[in-house]
Amino acid sequence: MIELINVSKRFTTKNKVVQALSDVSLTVEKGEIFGVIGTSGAGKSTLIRCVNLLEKPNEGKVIVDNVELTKLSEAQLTLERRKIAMIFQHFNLLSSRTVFDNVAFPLELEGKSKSEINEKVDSLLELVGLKEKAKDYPANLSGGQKQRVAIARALANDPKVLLCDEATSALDPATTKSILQLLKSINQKLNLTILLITHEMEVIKSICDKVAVIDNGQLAEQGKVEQIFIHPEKDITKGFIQASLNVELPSIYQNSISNIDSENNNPLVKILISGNETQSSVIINLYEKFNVKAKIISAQLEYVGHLNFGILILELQGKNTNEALVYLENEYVNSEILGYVG
Ligand SMILES: Nc1ncnc2c1ncn2[C@@H]1O[C@H](COP(=O)(O)OP(=O)(O)OP(=O)(O)O)[C@@H](O)[C@H]1O
Repeated sequence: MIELINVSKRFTTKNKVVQALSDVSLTVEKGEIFGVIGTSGAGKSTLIRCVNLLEKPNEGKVIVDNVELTKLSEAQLTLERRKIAMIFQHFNLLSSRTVFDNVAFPLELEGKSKSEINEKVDSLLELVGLKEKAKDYPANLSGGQKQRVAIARALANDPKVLLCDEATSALDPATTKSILQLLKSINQKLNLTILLITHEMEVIKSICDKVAVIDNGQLAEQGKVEQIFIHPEKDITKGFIQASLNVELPSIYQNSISNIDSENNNPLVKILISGNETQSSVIINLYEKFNVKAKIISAQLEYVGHLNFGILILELQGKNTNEALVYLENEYVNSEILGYVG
């Protein structure tokens, strides 16, 4: 449904040239939710704006619904853009219009009749759960309600593709969850293809089928969400996964931890485990292979599909802890010695 082929984009300002995207290629299949994750300045906004040619790539092709947008005239592009809706972090509603009139706006531009508009807006407000707010103005809505209006408005012209530009970044966690659920249900009900950008792995984990990690204008890795969570290859991806797991050292350990590696001290090790039987059985493995007892100090395990991944902080006890640490280093996605406790 969406294809970016070798897309590059440079911005030239007075005193420098910024390479915002370098040779980016990705394919989003029909009906898929595809997330692009990256840190600030990585090129996410530029990438999503290249899909509807709000930014024109310097090189490469952009194809949406089998039409090569990068070849079209402005007039042809205006027509094709109707298939591509977009929602934004700050909602971009028209403050002087009611909720109903905001959603009606794109239909008015299309010259639809009053009765068609009424029917369509009613059904869209029903879909996003805001029927009772039809006559309210944006200023009187919560952030989550504003985003629901923006979603209803985006769907007014029955787009094939919905682009979400950090759509939940201005929302609190509970509201984020409800908006993500709404996007997922719209994706399923309407078979709508969604491309979203985010800086939060939580967003990717909760609704995306596929993910691409963007770093410094280049795609570092991409694939199915389970595959990337279970076998992250690049450090930047591992960092995003770790950041989505909140495992802290309990305060009693924070007070007693040191960097003194002596016979009487036990290492505290933090490991990122991912989805296979052997890794989940880490405690048995350490005992059977090295006669090392692993005490769980803190842990968080989560599921992506039917696979689990997570972080464990373990205190290793026994004579062969050094061998056990080498084993963890070699066998696990990421392992880190936090320090030693007596
Ligand atoms: N119009 C512009 N003119 C010049 N440089 C730009 C322009 N737009 C973006 N850039 C630069 O391109 C790079 C990528 O920016 P982009 O906004 O795509 O990143 P981002 O990942 O969306 O960041 P953020 O999460 O902070 O919004 C940055 O270095 C940015 O400063």
